[in-house]
Amino acid sequence: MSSRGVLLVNLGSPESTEVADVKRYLNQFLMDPYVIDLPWPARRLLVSLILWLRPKKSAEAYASIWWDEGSPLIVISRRVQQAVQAQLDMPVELAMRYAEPSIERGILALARQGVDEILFMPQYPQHADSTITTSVKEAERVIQEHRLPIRLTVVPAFYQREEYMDALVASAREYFEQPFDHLLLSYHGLPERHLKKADPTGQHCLQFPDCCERPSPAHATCYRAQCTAVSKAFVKRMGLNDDQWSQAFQSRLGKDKWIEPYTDARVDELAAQGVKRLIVMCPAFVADCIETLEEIGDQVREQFIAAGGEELVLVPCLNDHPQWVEALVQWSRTEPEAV
Ligand SMILES: C=CC1=C(C)c2cc3[nH]c(cc4nc(cc5[nH]c(cc1n2)c(C)c5CCC(=O)O)C(CCC(=O)O)=C4C)c(C)c3C=C
Ligand SMILES: [Fe+2]
Ligand SMILES: [Fe+2]
Repeated sequence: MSSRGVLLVNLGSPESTEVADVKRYLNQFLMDPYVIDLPWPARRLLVSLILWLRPKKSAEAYASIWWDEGSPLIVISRRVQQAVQAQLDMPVELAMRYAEPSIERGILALARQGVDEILFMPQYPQHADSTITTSVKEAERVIQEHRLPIRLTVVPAFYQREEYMDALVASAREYFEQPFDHLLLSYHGLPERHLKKADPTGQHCLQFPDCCERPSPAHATCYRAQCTAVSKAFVKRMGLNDDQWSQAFQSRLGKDKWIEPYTDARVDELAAQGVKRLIVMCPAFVADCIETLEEIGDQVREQFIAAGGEELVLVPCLNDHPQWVEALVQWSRTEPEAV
């Protein structure tokens, strides 16, 4: 009988909030050709420029949200791993694409426990080459390099799965019990170029203003279409009308055009329209991290209040909500599909 192990995979955080650690982490992250998709010399030049300008500011941002136990993203992911492990009689490990615990460490730990199949679960509801593809490629590299007799079964982006949406609705419901003016679903952004590159048809993504509304095989790998699908499924489940919510994209880097609308611009518009009590959710992330806690919880909140808003309610990510843990347990037991 085959023996399965589970690897939960997320993005990663610096080791500490020291500028040198943040710099090392950003270097590994941004030199990944799936993240900054330029030829090596141009990538090296651009990343060196970013590393000259950004680490001090990033380190301060990390310091403002860091917990006694470490990076929120890592601490929460570890709690989820332990909660899933407690309900399964197969080994469950945690890995990060950048920094530690690495994918290599996670795979070798499972190999030592004698598994011959790894259920590889990237913790991303929506597909992006800069998150899922790069993690899978790294896992394949490790298995090949160590000549491990291990089969990789990849759980694809789970944006359409009932168990995910059930958990999202259950975790968010209490935040909708008070009156509010608007819900903003703010997703991590992506350069437009990445969206076009991931389109296997070569003629759908960003070719029409409403491309994400028109059914297409391209949506199997279209980050924006998958974000839109999550937004629509969520607001339907919550019974919201179309004028009660909108979707936007945060966290731009560099001068390229990223997918729109941008969260900061949308927040100003909403405040100008008289929105006083704004709920913000970030469904591209399953665990709270610098992007939710600092960018939305601090920067965007400050911006909204300065623009005339009164209260920004940030809904926590799924984190270790029991229904989310239950979804991961169920997929670990039943997931049949190899990708
Ligand atoms: C949720 C999916 C994510 C996508 C898609 C994504 C693409 C992407 N990100 C950058 C640049 C940065 N992202 C940073 C942090 C960060 N990004 C994600 C997730 C996605 N990124 C997470 C979960 C985090 C948080 C990590 C943590 O430690 O909490 C950062 C670092 C933050 C900072 O320095 O301010 C950068 C930089 C690019 C360029 C990109 C696609 C091309
Ligand atoms: Fe990112
Ligand atoms: Fe699209």
